Amino acid sequence: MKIALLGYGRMGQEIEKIATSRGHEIVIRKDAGDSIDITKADVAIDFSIPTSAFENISNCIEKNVPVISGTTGWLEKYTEAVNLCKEKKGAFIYASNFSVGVNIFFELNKQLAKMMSNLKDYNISMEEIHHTKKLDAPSGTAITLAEGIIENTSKENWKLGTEISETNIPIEAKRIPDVPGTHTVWYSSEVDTIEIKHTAHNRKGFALGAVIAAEWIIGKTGVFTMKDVLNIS
Ligand SMILES: NC(=O)C1=CN([C@@H]2O[C@H](COP(=O)(O)OP(=O)(O)OC[C@H]3O[C@@H](n4cnc5c(N)ncnc54)[C@H](OP(=O)(O)O)[C@@H]3O)[C@@H](O)[C@H]2O)C=CC1
Ligand SMILES: O=C(O)C1=N[C@H](C(=O)O)C[C@H](O)C1
Repeated sequence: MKIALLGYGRMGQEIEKIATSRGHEIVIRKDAGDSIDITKADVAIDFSIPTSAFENISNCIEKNVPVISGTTGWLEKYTEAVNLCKEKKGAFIYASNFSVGVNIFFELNKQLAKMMSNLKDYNISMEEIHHTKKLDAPSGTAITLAEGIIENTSKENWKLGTEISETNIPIEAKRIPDVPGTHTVWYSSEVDTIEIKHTAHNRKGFALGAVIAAEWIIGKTGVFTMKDVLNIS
């Protein structure tokens, strides 16, 4: 399949390696300011920057090119993208994290939250660690984890920082050179702590998941998630 890479930075380049090893062709590599003809591609994969993701995604939808987006930090416009996709009968997947491991971790996180929901002696807190070049905080993955907890407990929101509160889940965002992405959720009481943690060792898992999603979406119409792609129940 012919792939457009919208964003040819760390992730775009990692995706190119995996896509070509699976027999695909990269026909567009777009960075800031490049003008492109998206209709040359069978599918587009957007790993760009928070301020450009929505424009990239809507251009694909308008031109009827299925689009996969992993860019984080633009979600205030997610509903607009979903509505446009429905109106134009396009095909679109956003995931805060495309790795199989993190998608399993998302489900584990929801199950644990359900089990902990009535145990009021435990305080919930989270941490995400990423490389120093990351533009957004907290990470998209941390936000998805927090949403999974909010769905299954009495917590109402998340908040950047470390302050424990009745309603908010505190998320501490740390920036350390070269860290691909580490996410931890803690439930702590006076007597013990339960910890679940996912550590990415490199970017290969994110890139492979995005290519698998691109292969999967060809010929489909609608708005999907990685849960649909991976058939996780
Ligand atoms: N969902 C997931 O699984 C994952 C998501 N991410 C997310 O993906 C995004 C990219 O990460 P990463 O590759 O590390 O970041 P990089 O900064 O390495 O790459 C971003 C690229 O986007 C380019 N860019 C800027 N403006 C545009 C535009 N208008 N259209 C297309 N490209 C543009 C930049 O080009 P230039 O240098 O010219 O400005 C740069 O090459 C981030 O939001 C990150 O959080 C990262 C890993 C996994
Ligand atoms: O910017 C990154 O690098 C990553 N961003 C995603 C996020 O914000 O969750 C996914 C992964 O953790 C790497």
